[in-house]
Amino acid sequence: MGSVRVAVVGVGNCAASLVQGVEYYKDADAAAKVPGLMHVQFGEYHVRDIEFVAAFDVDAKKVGLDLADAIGASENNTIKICDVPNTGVTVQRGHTLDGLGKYYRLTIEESEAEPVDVVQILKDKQVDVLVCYLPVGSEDAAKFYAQCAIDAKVAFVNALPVFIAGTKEWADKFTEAGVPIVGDDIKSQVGATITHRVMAKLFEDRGVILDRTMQLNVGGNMDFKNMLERERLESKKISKTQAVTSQIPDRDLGEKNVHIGPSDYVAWLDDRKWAYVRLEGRAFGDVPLNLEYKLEVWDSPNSAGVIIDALRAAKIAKDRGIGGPILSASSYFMKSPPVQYFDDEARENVEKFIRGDVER
Ligand SMILES: O=P(O)(O)OC[C@H]1O[C@@H](O)[C@H](O)[C@@H](O)[C@@H]1O
Repeated sequence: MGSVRVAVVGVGNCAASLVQGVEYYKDADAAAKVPGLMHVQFGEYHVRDIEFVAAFDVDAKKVGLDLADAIGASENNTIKICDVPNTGVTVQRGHTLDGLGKYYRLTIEESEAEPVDVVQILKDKQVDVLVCYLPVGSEDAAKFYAQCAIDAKVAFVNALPVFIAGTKEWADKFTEAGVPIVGDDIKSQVGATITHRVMAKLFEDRGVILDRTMQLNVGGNMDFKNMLERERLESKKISKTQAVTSQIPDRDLGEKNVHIGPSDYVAWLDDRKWAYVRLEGRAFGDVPLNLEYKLEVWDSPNSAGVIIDALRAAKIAKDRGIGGPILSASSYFMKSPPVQYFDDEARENVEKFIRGDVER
Protein backbone atom coordinates (compact mmCIF):
# COMPACT_ATOMS: atom_id res chain seq x y z
CA MET A 1 0.00 0.00 0.00
CA GLY A 2 1.20 3.49 -0.78
CA SER A 3 1.82 6.48 1.39
CA VAL A 4 0.45 10.01 1.32
CA ARG A 5 3.45 12.25 0.69
CA VAL A 6 2.65 15.63 2.21
CA ALA A 7 4.22 19.07 1.93
CA VAL A 8 3.27 21.79 4.41
CA VAL A 9 3.25 25.54 3.76
CA GLY A 10 3.34 27.46 7.03
CA VAL A 11 4.87 25.64 9.99
CA GLY A 12 2.73 27.24 12.67
CA ASN A 13 0.59 25.76 15.44
CA CYS A 14 -1.70 23.92 13.02
CA ALA A 15 1.27 22.18 11.40
CA ALA A 16 2.59 21.36 14.88
CA SER A 17 -0.64 19.64 15.87
CA LEU A 18 -0.82 17.84 12.53
CA VAL A 19 2.71 16.47 12.70
CA GLN A 20 2.27 15.41 16.34
CA GLY A 21 -1.12 13.88 15.61
CA VAL A 22 0.27 11.67 12.86
CA GLU A 23 2.95 10.45 15.28
CA TYR A 24 0.43 10.01 18.12
CA TYR A 25 -1.93 7.82 16.11
CA LYS A 26 0.63 5.92 14.04
CA ASP A 27 0.04 2.66 15.88
CA ALA A 28 -3.71 3.05 16.38
CA ASP A 29 -5.78 -0.01 15.64
CA ALA A 30 -7.21 0.39 12.14
CA ALA A 31 -10.71 -0.43 13.39
CA ALA A 32 -10.55 1.73 16.53
CA LYS A 33 -12.54 4.93 17.00
CA VAL A 34 -10.13 7.67 18.03
CA PRO A 35 -10.97 11.28 18.89
CA GLY A 36 -10.89 13.69 15.97
CA LEU A 37 -10.68 11.36 13.00
CA MET A 38 -13.46 9.98 10.86
CA HIS A 39 -11.46 6.76 10.53
CA VAL A 40 -8.02 5.52 11.55
CA GLN A 41 -8.12 3.64 8.27
CA PHE A 42 -9.53 6.09 5.71
CA GLY A 43 -10.01 4.15 2.47
CA GLU A 44 -6.72 2.40 1.96
CA TYR A 45 -4.75 4.89 4.07
CA HIS A 46 -3.91 4.51 7.75
CA VAL A 47 -2.80 7.64 9.66
CA ARG A 48 0.78 6.33 9.61
CA ASP A 49 0.75 6.35 5.82
CA ILE A 50 0.95 10.15 5.97
CA GLU A 51 4.57 11.01 5.39
CA PHE A 52 5.91 14.57 5.58
CA VAL A 53 8.37 15.12 2.76
CA ALA A 54 8.66 18.92 2.45
CA ALA A 55 7.90 22.05 4.48
CA PHE A 56 8.06 25.77 3.71
CA ASP A 57 8.11 28.80 6.01
CA VAL A 58 9.59 32.30 6.03
CA ASP A 59 10.39 32.67 9.75
CA ALA A 60 14.17 32.89 10.36
CA LYS A 61 13.73 30.79 13.50
CA LYS A 62 12.14 27.92 11.52
CA VAL A 63 13.87 27.88 8.12
CA GLY A 64 16.74 25.37 8.16
CA LEU A 65 15.41 23.34 11.10
CA ASP A 66 14.17 19.77 10.95
CA LEU A 67 10.36 19.87 10.82
CA ALA A 68 10.25 18.11 14.21
CA ASP A 69 12.13 21.06 15.79
CA ALA A 70 10.48 23.81 13.77
CA ILE A 71 7.03 22.88 15.09
CA GLY A 72 8.15 23.96 18.57
CA ALA A 73 10.08 27.05 17.46
CA SER A 74 9.46 30.79 17.36
CA GLU A 75 5.91 31.86 18.30
CA ASN A 76 4.36 28.38 18.16
CA ASN A 77 2.51 27.89 21.42
CA THR A 78 0.04 25.06 21.07
CA ILE A 79 -0.39 22.24 23.55
CA LYS A 80 2.05 19.35 23.24
CA ILE A 81 0.52 16.04 22.22
CA CYS A 82 3.73 13.99 22.01
CA ASP A 83 7.41 14.07 21.11
CA VAL A 84 8.19 13.81 17.42
CA PRO A 85 11.43 12.14 16.31
CA ASN A 86 13.51 13.81 13.60
CA THR A 87 11.67 13.75 10.31
CA GLY A 88 14.65 14.25 8.00
CA VAL A 89 12.66 17.11 6.42
CA THR A 90 14.33 20.52 6.55
CA VAL A 91 12.04 23.55 6.55
CA GLN A 92 12.78 25.49 3.38
CA ARG A 93 12.51 29.19 2.71
CA GLY A 94 9.09 29.78 1.16
CA HIS A 95 7.82 32.84 -0.72
CA THR A 96 6.54 35.65 1.49
CA LEU A 97 4.38 37.75 -0.88
CA ASP A 98 1.57 39.13 1.33
CA GLY A 99 2.01 36.39 3.95
CA LEU A 100 3.39 38.62 6.67
CA GLY A 101 1.01 41.24 7.97
CA LYS A 102 1.90 44.08 10.30
CA TYR A 103 1.79 42.02 13.49
CA TYR A 104 3.88 39.18 12.07
CA ARG A 105 6.48 41.73 11.00
CA LEU A 106 6.51 43.21 14.51
CA THR A 107 6.88 39.77 16.09
CA ILE A 108 9.05 37.53 13.93
CA GLU A 109 12.21 37.96 11.91
CA GLU A 110 11.92 37.10 8.23
CA SER A 111 14.54 34.67 6.93
CA GLU A 112 17.26 36.23 4.80
CA ALA A 113 17.62 33.06 2.71
CA GLU A 114 16.52 33.07 -0.93
CA PRO A 115 13.05 31.62 -1.57
CA VAL A 116 13.22 28.14 -3.08
CA ASP A 117 11.73 26.80 -6.31
CA VAL A 118 8.55 25.34 -4.86
CA VAL A 119 7.31 23.58 -8.01
CA GLN A 120 10.64 21.84 -8.49
CA ILE A 121 10.70 20.67 -4.87
CA LEU A 122 7.13 19.38 -5.08
CA LYS A 123 8.14 17.38 -8.15
CA ASP A 124 11.49 16.19 -6.78
CA LYS A 125 9.93 15.02 -3.52
CA GLN A 126 7.05 13.37 -5.38
CA VAL A 127 4.58 15.19 -3.18
CA ASP A 128 0.98 13.94 -3.30
CA VAL A 129 -0.73 16.69 -1.30
CA LEU A 130 0.25 20.25 -0.39
CA VAL A 131 -1.52 21.65 2.68
CA CYS A 132 -1.78 25.42 2.87
CA TYR A 133 -1.54 26.83 6.42
CA LEU A 134 -0.57 30.43 5.66
CA PRO A 135 -1.73 33.27 7.91
CA VAL A 136 -5.21 34.68 7.39
CA GLY A 137 -5.19 37.44 4.79
CA SER A 138 -2.46 35.87 2.61
CA GLU A 139 -4.45 36.19 -0.61
CA ASP A 140 -1.55 36.39 -3.03
CA ALA A 141 0.61 33.84 -1.23
CA ALA A 142 -2.21 31.29 -1.03
CA LYS A 143 -2.88 31.68 -4.76
CA PHE A 144 0.84 31.42 -5.52
CA TYR A 145 1.00 28.04 -3.72
CA ALA A 146 -2.26 26.91 -5.33
CA GLN A 147 -0.68 27.60 -8.72
CA CYS A 148 2.47 25.69 -7.65
CA ALA A 149 0.26 22.71 -6.80
CA ILE A 150 -1.38 22.88 -10.22
CA ASP A 151 1.98 23.19 -11.99
CA ALA A 152 3.49 20.28 -10.08
CA LYS A 153 0.26 18.20 -10.32
CA VAL A 154 -0.02 17.94 -6.54
CA ALA A 155 -3.38 17.86 -4.72
CA PHE A 156 -4.14 20.96 -2.64
CA VAL A 157 -5.80 21.23 0.77
CA ASN A 158 -6.63 24.85 1.52
CA ALA A 159 -6.98 25.30 5.27
CA LEU A 160 -7.26 29.07 5.21
CA PRO A 161 -10.08 31.46 4.37
CA VAL A 162 -8.83 32.60 0.98
CA PHE A 163 -11.45 31.59 -1.55
CA ILE A 164 -9.90 29.19 -4.05
CA ALA A 165 -11.91 25.95 -4.25
CA GLY A 166 -15.03 28.08 -3.89
CA THR A 167 -14.36 30.32 -6.90
CA LYS A 168 -15.19 29.33 -10.45
CA GLU A 169 -11.91 30.68 -11.78
CA TRP A 170 -9.75 28.47 -9.54
CA ALA A 171 -12.10 25.50 -9.51
CA ASP A 172 -11.85 25.48 -13.32
CA LYS A 173 -8.07 25.74 -13.19
CA PHE A 174 -7.84 22.71 -10.89
CA THR A 175 -10.38 20.79 -12.96
CA GLU A 176 -8.59 21.50 -16.24
CA ALA A 177 -5.25 20.47 -14.73
CA GLY A 178 -6.78 17.25 -13.33
CA VAL A 179 -5.58 18.23 -9.84
CA PRO A 180 -7.89 17.73 -6.81
CA ILE A 181 -8.54 20.48 -4.27
CA VAL A 182 -10.23 20.32 -0.86
CA GLY A 183 -11.18 23.78 0.46
CA ASP A 184 -11.71 26.39 1.70
CA ASP A 185 -11.07 27.23 5.39
CA ILE A 186 -10.80 24.33 7.81
CA LYS A 187 -13.82 23.61 10.04
CA SER A 188 -12.64 22.13 13.31
CA GLN A 189 -13.80 18.95 15.05
CA VAL A 190 -16.10 20.59 17.60
CA GLY A 191 -15.39 24.27 17.17
CA ALA A 192 -17.13 27.60 17.04
CA THR A 193 -18.40 27.07 13.51
CA ILE A 194 -19.88 23.61 13.77
CA THR A 195 -21.56 24.20 17.15
CA HIS A 196 -23.03 27.47 15.89
CA ARG A 197 -24.22 25.81 12.66
CA VAL A 198 -25.90 23.03 14.59
CA MET A 199 -27.62 25.40 17.01
CA ALA A 200 -28.89 27.70 14.24
CA LYS A 201 -30.27 24.67 12.41
CA LEU A 202 -31.82 23.34 15.62
CA PHE A 203 -33.74 26.61 16.08
CA GLU A 204 -34.99 26.34 12.50
CA ASP A 205 -35.84 22.61 12.73
CA ARG A 206 -37.79 23.14 15.98
CA GLY A 207 -39.69 26.10 14.59
CA VAL A 208 -37.98 28.82 16.62
CA ILE A 209 -37.55 31.99 14.58
CA LEU A 210 -33.92 33.06 14.84
CA ASP A 211 -33.86 36.86 14.91
CA ARG A 212 -30.22 37.62 15.64
CA THR A 213 -26.98 35.91 16.52
CA MET A 214 -23.36 36.60 17.31
CA GLN A 215 -20.14 34.67 17.72
CA LEU A 216 -17.20 36.43 19.36
CA ASN A 217 -13.84 34.66 19.36
CA VAL A 218 -10.70 35.41 21.33
CA GLY A 219 -7.38 33.62 21.34
CA GLY A 220 -3.69 34.06 22.06
CA ASN A 221 -1.94 32.54 19.03
CA MET A 222 -0.37 34.29 16.05
CA ASP A 223 -3.59 33.78 14.11
CA PHE A 224 -5.41 36.09 16.52
CA LYS A 225 -2.51 38.54 16.75
CA ASN A 226 -2.34 38.71 12.95
CA MET A 227 -6.07 39.41 12.82
CA LEU A 228 -5.69 42.54 14.96
CA GLU A 229 -5.07 44.05 11.52
CA ARG A 230 -8.73 44.23 10.61
CA GLU A 231 -8.18 44.39 6.84
CA ARG A 232 -6.64 40.90 6.91
CA LEU A 233 -9.70 39.20 8.33
CA GLU A 234 -12.39 40.25 5.86
CA SER A 235 -12.46 36.86 4.10
CA LYS A 236 -12.38 35.04 7.44
CA LYS A 237 -15.50 36.91 8.62
CA ILE A 238 -17.28 36.13 5.37
CA SER A 239 -16.28 32.48 5.56
CA LYS A 240 -17.37 32.04 9.18
CA THR A 241 -20.63 33.89 8.60
CA GLN A 242 -21.68 31.93 5.53
CA ALA A 243 -20.75 28.69 7.30
CA VAL A 244 -23.53 29.43 9.81
CA THR A 245 -26.16 31.19 7.67
CA SER A 246 -25.97 28.42 5.03
CA GLN A 247 -27.63 26.15 7.59
CA ILE A 248 -30.81 28.23 7.72
CA PRO A 249 -31.37 28.86 4.00
CA ASP A 250 -34.98 29.97 4.46
CA ARG A 251 -34.15 32.76 6.91
CA ASP A 252 -32.61 36.06 5.93
CA LEU A 253 -31.55 37.67 9.18
CA GLY A 254 -30.26 40.82 7.52
CA GLU A 255 -26.71 42.04 7.84
CA LYS A 256 -27.23 43.89 11.11
CA ASN A 257 -28.48 40.80 12.91
CA VAL A 258 -25.51 38.49 12.33
CA HIS A 259 -22.11 39.17 13.80
CA ILE A 260 -19.59 36.34 13.48
CA GLY A 261 -15.87 36.77 13.53
CA PRO A 262 -12.53 36.85 15.29
CA SER A 263 -12.77 39.47 18.00
CA ASP A 264 -9.58 40.06 19.96
CA TYR A 265 -6.12 38.81 20.90
CA VAL A 266 -5.52 37.76 24.50
CA ALA A 267 -1.86 36.74 24.76
CA TRP A 268 -2.17 34.54 27.86
CA LEU A 269 -4.65 32.24 26.16
CA ASP A 270 -1.78 30.95 23.99
CA ASP A 271 -3.30 28.56 21.43
CA ARG A 272 -6.60 28.34 23.28
CA LYS A 273 -9.65 29.85 21.63
CA TRP A 274 -12.75 30.92 23.50
CA ALA A 275 -15.94 31.44 21.55
CA TYR A 276 -18.91 33.31 23.04
CA VAL A 277 -22.03 32.54 21.06
CA ARG A 278 -25.53 33.92 21.45
CA LEU A 279 -28.71 33.16 19.50
CA GLU A 280 -31.88 35.18 20.04
CA GLY A 281 -35.17 33.91 18.75
CA ARG A 282 -38.93 33.65 19.16
CA ALA A 283 -40.68 30.43 20.11
CA PHE A 284 -44.34 29.46 20.51
CA GLY A 285 -46.58 32.53 20.85
CA ASP A 286 -43.70 34.76 19.76
CA VAL A 287 -42.27 34.34 23.25
CA PRO A 288 -38.52 35.20 23.42
CA LEU A 289 -36.05 32.30 23.57
CA ASN A 290 -32.34 32.97 23.93
CA LEU A 291 -29.39 30.59 23.97
CA GLU A 292 -25.90 31.54 25.04
CA TYR A 293 -22.86 29.28 25.32
CA LYS A 294 -19.13 29.52 25.65
CA LEU A 295 -16.73 27.08 24.01
CA GLU A 296 -13.13 26.66 25.19
CA VAL A 297 -10.78 24.72 22.91
CA TRP A 298 -7.15 24.38 21.94
CA ASP A 299 -7.48 25.80 18.46
CA SER A 300 -4.87 23.90 16.46
CA PRO A 301 -5.36 20.29 17.61
CA ASN A 302 -9.08 20.92 17.17
CA SER A 303 -8.57 21.02 13.42
CA ALA A 304 -5.56 18.72 12.96
CA GLY A 305 -7.59 15.51 12.81
CA VAL A 306 -9.88 17.04 10.23
CA ILE A 307 -6.83 17.83 8.12
CA ILE A 308 -5.56 14.25 8.47
CA ASP A 309 -8.86 13.10 6.95
CA ALA A 310 -8.79 15.85 4.29
CA LEU A 311 -5.26 14.89 3.21
CA ARG A 312 -6.30 11.29 2.74
CA ALA A 313 -9.45 12.28 0.81
CA ALA A 314 -7.31 14.44 -1.48
CA LYS A 315 -4.91 11.55 -2.04
CA ILE A 316 -7.75 9.15 -2.86
CA ALA A 317 -9.01 11.65 -5.46
CA LYS A 318 -5.51 11.90 -6.90
CA ASP A 319 -5.21 8.10 -7.04
CA ARG A 320 -8.50 7.97 -8.93
CA GLY A 321 -7.43 10.70 -11.37
CA ILE A 322 -10.16 13.09 -10.27
CA GLY A 323 -9.35 16.80 -10.61
CA GLY A 324 -11.14 19.92 -9.35
CA PRO A 325 -12.98 20.51 -6.06
CA ILE A 326 -13.78 17.35 -4.09
CA LEU A 327 -17.27 18.39 -3.03
CA SER A 328 -17.91 15.73 -0.39
CA ALA A 329 -14.68 16.31 1.53
CA SER A 330 -14.82 20.08 1.06
CA SER A 331 -18.32 20.36 2.48
CA TYR A 332 -17.63 18.17 5.50
CA PHE A 333 -14.15 19.43 6.37
CA MET A 334 -14.30 23.09 5.35
CA LYS A 335 -16.25 26.18 6.31
CA SER A 336 -16.55 27.56 2.76
CA PRO A 337 -16.87 24.69 0.30
CA PRO A 338 -18.11 25.18 -3.26
CA VAL A 339 -21.44 23.65 -2.13
CA GLN A 340 -22.79 23.73 1.44
CA TYR A 341 -24.57 20.70 2.87
CA PHE A 342 -25.91 19.96 6.33
CA ASP A 343 -23.13 18.25 8.28
CA ASP A 344 -24.77 14.83 8.59
CA GLU A 345 -25.37 14.76 4.82
CA ALA A 346 -21.82 15.94 4.17
CA ARG A 347 -20.39 13.19 6.37
CA GLU A 348 -22.44 10.56 4.55
CA ASN A 349 -21.15 11.94 1.24
CA VAL A 350 -17.56 11.50 2.43
CA GLU A 351 -18.33 7.87 3.34
CA LYS A 352 -19.75 7.38 -0.15
CA PHE A 353 -16.68 9.02 -1.66
CA ILE A 354 -14.36 6.68 0.26
CA ARG A 355 -16.35 3.68 -1.01
CA GLY A 356 -16.32 5.09 -4.54
CA ASP A 357 -20.13 5.48 -4.64
CA VAL A 358 -19.85 9.16 -5.59
CA GLU A 359 -17.16 10.52 -7.89
CA ARG A 360 -16.29 13.58 -5.83
O1 LIG B 1 -13.58 26.45 15.35
P1 LIG B 1 -13.88 26.78 13.91
O2 LIG B 1 -14.79 27.93 13.76
O3 LIG B 1 -14.28 25.58 13.14
O4 LIG B 1 -12.52 27.27 13.29
C1 LIG B 1 -11.45 26.40 13.38
C2 LIG B 1 -10.18 26.67 12.75
O5 LIG B 1 -10.09 27.97 12.20
C3 LIG B 1 -8.86 28.27 11.61
O6 LIG B 1 -8.91 29.49 11.02
C4 LIG B 1 -7.80 28.17 12.67
O7 LIG B 1 -6.56 28.60 12.23
C5 LIG B 1 -7.75 26.74 13.15
O8 LIG B 1 -6.71 26.53 14.04
C6 LIG B 1 -9.08 26.40 13.75
O9 LIG B 1 -9.12 25.13 14.31
